[in-house]
Amino acid sequence: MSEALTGPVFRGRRRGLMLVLSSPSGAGKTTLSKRLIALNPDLVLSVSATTRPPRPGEVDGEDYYFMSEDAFLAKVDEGGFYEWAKVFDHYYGTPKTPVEEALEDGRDVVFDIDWQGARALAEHSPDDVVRIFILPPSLTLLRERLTKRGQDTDEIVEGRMARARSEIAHWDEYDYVILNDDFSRALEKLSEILHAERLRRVRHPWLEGFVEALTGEGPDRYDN
Ligand SMILES: Nc1nc2c(ncn2[C@@H]2O[C@H](COP(=O)(O)OP(=O)(O)O)[C@@H](O)[C@H]2O)c(=O)[nH]1
Ligand SMILES: Nc1ncnc2c1ncn2[C@@H]1O[C@H](COP(=O)(O)OP(=O)(O)O)[C@@H](O)[C@H]1O
Repeated sequence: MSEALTGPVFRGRRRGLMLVLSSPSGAGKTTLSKRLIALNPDLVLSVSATTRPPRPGEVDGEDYYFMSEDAFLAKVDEGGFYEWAKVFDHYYGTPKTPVEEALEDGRDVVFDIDWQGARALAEHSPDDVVRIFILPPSLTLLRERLTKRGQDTDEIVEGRMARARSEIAHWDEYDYVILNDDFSRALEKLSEILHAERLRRVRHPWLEGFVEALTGEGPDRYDN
């Protein structure tokens, strides 16, 4: 299901963050992650590859890398994905290179992936992954959002609704849960999580040297 991941990522004196958003389809994770990135342009969105056809308005290379099944499976064989999974009868995967480059460059990365992808990333990089699950206020509103989004046929909307309960069943594998009722409030909570997670001690390995200097056990002065 998933490819081998690299170990913990150190970014100079700051340790990278992998912010993973999952939800049942239509709960708002794409809109929330795009707005979070608009507010924090230093964040990088991991653009997934998929074999599903593009929806109206979706741009290749921005929303997804749209691929044939043959091309996708060839990339799987090459070990080109961080993780990949089958969702709604289509393949979805996280291309490895752009994510590794962003993390090595010291940038935090946002992932819009399902519970299988979230689990794979968390298993391989437990200290770096922050998992956030987005819940809709009700299944009635979820269906309304999917219908209003106006990008899927009735049949596809039904398929997404049929899968909603099984996606929601994984809610307790996540570090945070946000109820996306009022959009601004949900975005505010997401920003608060990002900012607090960036402050965690483990993400600042430079602190060890700083504290040694502070307590007289290291060099006189430690420049962060
Ligand atoms: N594991 C995994 N899941 C993905 C990836 N990209 C997208 N998904 C998930 O696939 C599901 C379907 O995505 P999509 O067809 O765009 O519908 P959406 O849920 O309305 O955004 C969602 O749960 C996405 O989070 C990926 O690279 N890996
Ligand atoms: N809090 C909200 N209130 C009302 N509509 C919302 C809210 N959040 C998202 N939406 C709308 O719901 C639809 C589905 O959101 P989207 O981000 O595409 O969901 P997902 O990526 O989880 O499938 C979009 O049309 C979006 O504008």
